[in-house]
Amino acid sequence: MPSSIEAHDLIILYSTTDAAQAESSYFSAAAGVLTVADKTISLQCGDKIYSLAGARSNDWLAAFAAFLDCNFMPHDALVLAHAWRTDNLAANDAWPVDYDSFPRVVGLDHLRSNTPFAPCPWQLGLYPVVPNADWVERLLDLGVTTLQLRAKNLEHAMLQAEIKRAVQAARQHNAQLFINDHWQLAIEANAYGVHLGQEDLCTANLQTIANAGLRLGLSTHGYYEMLVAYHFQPSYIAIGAVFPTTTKVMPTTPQGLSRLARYVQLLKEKVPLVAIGGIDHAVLADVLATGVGSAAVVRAVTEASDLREAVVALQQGFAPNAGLGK
Ligand SMILES: Cc1ncc(COP(=O)(O)OP(=O)(O)O)c(N)n1
Ligand SMILES: Cc1ncsc1CCOP(=O)(O)O
Ligand SMILES: [Mg+2]
Repeated sequence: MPSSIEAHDLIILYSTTDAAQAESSYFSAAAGVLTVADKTISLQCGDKIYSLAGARSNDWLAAFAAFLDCNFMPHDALVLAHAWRTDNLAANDAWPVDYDSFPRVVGLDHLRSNTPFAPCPWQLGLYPVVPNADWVERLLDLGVTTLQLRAKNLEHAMLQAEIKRAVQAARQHNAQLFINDHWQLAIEANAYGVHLGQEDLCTANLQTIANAGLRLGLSTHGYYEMLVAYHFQPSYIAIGAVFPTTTKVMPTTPQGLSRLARYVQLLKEKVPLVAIGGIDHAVLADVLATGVGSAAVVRAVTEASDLREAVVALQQGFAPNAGLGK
């Protein structure tokens, strides 16, 4: 054991006995503590614990160092290290993309719904995320068919009324409306679906959402969260922020197009994917070139100087993909 621990140190303990004997100061002073057992690896960073299980190659630790060096968050670097396979080295591209080589996140089973979530289309296309029912109606009139009501800071009665109105309008236009955060009100209004963040997974009742027949979209910000999200078999997985955004303070730095392309390689055949964060008409073609089936946008519509023009241009950006199947 080292005599002194610095904030940037990563401590590696090679058994649960080591972990039990480790001084508690290690866990608070170090950047991270890895506890390596036969079948599982746990990473503790502050008060967060990330536990992964599954086969790994002998050089997983070197791979972990390399992925940290590529600036992945420690828990994402650990996922990639776990998925690293030496037999890929002969191939042109050794980056882990085979879902079967990826680890399992430990400790999620009790939160999972036994009923599958209703499916949604593989290509959701243009997906505006807007703050109120007025915006929903405006976009429906312009022919938008997938959208989200993301109303923040409304008191209960107002929120309930906005959701009800937006759901009714979407139904009249035969459109797919997701409600952000407020899953009980979404069920009450019989919305098409709900969109939840990772932090909602511990508090929302996924079984109730699935039983009510609503679709579920989940946010992710990297590999670890993608494994968590996919475990719940949602109707789609959103990945962001792809580019910098001023709409919301993000928990991670922007993912960029290369990472987005890797995420798509991993999950494309498994679940519909939505890219979000800093997307506008100028970058839409590059985003779609990664193979993602949908782009969610906020400012590209809410701050457009000419809304109709902006929506038409964005819709046309999807046109080459129209009609593509899974
Ligand atoms: C399509 C889509 N992707 C991601 C988000 C972000 O959702 P969440 O993590 O729940 O954060 P808030 O939107 O609640 O701030 C989203 N809304 N839509
Ligand atoms: C809600 C949300 N979740 C991830 S990025 C984002 C905001 C996207 O907004 P914009 O399209 O204006 O960058
Ligand atoms: Mg949310």
